[in-house]
Amino acid sequence: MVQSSNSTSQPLKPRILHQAIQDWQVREASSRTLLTNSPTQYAFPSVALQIVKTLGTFNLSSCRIMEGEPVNVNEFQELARQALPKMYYDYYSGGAEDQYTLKENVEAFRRITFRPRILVDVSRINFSTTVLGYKISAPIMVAPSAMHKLAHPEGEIATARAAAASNTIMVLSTMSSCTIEEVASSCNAIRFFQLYVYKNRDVAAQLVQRAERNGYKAIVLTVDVPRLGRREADIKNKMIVPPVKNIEGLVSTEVDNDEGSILEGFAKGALDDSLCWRDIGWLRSTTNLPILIKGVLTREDAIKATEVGVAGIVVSNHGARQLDYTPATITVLEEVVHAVGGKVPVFLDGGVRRGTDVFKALALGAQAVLIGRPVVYGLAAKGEYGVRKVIQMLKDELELTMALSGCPSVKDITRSHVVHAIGGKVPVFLDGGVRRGTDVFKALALGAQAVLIGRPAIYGLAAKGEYGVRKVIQMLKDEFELTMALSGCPSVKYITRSHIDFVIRDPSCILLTHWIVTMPIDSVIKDLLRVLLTHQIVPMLIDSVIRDPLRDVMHPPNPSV
Ligand SMILES: Cc1cc2nc3c(=O)[nH]c(=O)nc-3n(C[C@H](O)[C@H](O)[C@H](O)COP(=O)(O)O)c2cc1C
Ligand SMILES: CCCCCCC(=O)C(=O)O
Repeated sequence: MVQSSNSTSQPLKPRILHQAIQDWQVREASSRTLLTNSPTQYAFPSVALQIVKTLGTFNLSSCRIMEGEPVNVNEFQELARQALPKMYYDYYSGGAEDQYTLKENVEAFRRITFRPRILVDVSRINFSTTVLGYKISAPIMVAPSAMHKLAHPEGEIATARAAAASNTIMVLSTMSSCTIEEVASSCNAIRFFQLYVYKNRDVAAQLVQRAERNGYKAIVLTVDVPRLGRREADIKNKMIVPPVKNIEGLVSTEVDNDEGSILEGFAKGALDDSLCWRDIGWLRSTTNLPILIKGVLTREDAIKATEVGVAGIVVSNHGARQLDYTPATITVLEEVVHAVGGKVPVFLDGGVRRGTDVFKALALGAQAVLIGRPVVYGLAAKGEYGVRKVIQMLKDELELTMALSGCPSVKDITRSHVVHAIGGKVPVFLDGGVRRGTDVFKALALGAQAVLIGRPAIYGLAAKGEYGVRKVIQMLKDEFELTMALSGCPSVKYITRSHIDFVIRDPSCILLTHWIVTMPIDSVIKDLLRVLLTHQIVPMLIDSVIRDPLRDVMHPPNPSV
């Protein structure tokens, strides 16, 4: 209840204020969709202002309320939460299982820092770019997301209009609450169509042909949903399947089982979980449109994708809604970019919430990014205007980031503008068996920050004193430099896991390690085995310390070379 009658002589306690403001928020939220999309819609009402003034010292940051307009994309999430029924908000915001990846998608961006350049003329910033030959105002596109009418009565039409006004590309979901045709005729946005392949393959073919007929410019095949991920909020809420007009009459949305997430039940019954690489050929036979593949996270799949002739790759973990504990997309972008080797453009989505994030993705090799949840939150909070605002905020932040980094155009953004702390939060070092510059390179590629040299330093010292040690270090440095040059890595930051191919030839050596340490065998054989094992096990060990899975299984052999 808003206690507007309180006077300055009787200040409200912060808790009561909080409640008062929340009550106001609830009332505001319930009437919001009836309001026009006016930018002033969130003006603080006088009664609430009066209360705030009454308690001048009260720290407003502890309230989940925005005074006036949101100032960044993240603030739209809270507005969406206020605007939406819990079931829908949970559906939009949630991730799979422990939501580890959900958090990581955002957090991983924070582990990337900048190496800005100074004294560059940044009086004119141009962040326009092209995607499949289509010019867009900024490398920021609208990701496909389902059922926009749950967020706003105008649904995808409002989103498409915002994309058109922002001069960018919208990817329309198969699970759209407006039809392909309705969206096409609503505005002149450049549209791609995202495809889910249903068990009845004819449906996919029909959808693709409808998209082609209606001027969509590409098909984005989503490949990470053979089944729906386990989204526990949806299970608790028994998330429904609302009318999905785009597939009306094509796929039944009736689900027998009303246990858990109904949406999950629908996906299980409807989606074709036998879809595989050879089906790309079939899909190509249904359309002349270029096909992009969305949901790639490894270089292996990136290579396959280029082999089957896709026109582009979207590095995506589906906004962390599918397989939990997949890596944050930004952490695997470079791996994919290297694997693709410039044959097709690589895009990224997942956790992009700032213009700085867009810049980081471009620096790591993405041609553009796609935005998922922020668009839906903008739509829920303020309809078409909200989506436009979200895109504009990201553009403004990107422009500022480019200016402050000394990059007047997207082409100026390079790998050397960012520092990417690959892997863990603490540095990992390696020693044991490092005898060549190539070994140093391999250790760094597997995640070590640096290596330590033992015996070679002693031998150098024994042979030639200080000069000998200096020589040993210099030799390793020279070899390391040559390795970097021959591997295309001008600085250590360029050295990635994808620069080496690491094959464990004989898995039995894992057992042998234990065996050597524990069995009383002839020391000559023992030493011989150690030499062999040092070269196979040590690199594997460092990989495992960083990635963890084998840490307790293996004991490092005591290198005796
Ligand atoms: C509510 C919601 C619905 C989604 N629906 C689809 C969809 O229909 N098709 C699809 O390929 N991806 C879908 N996605 C995944 C997005 O395209 C995108 O990969 C993801 O949202 C990007 O992460 P972000 O939300 O952190 O920006 C959906 C994501 C959300 C949040
Ligand atoms: C066709 C199965 C339902 C998909 C729901 C949309 C989606 O991708 C999501 O992440 O949610």
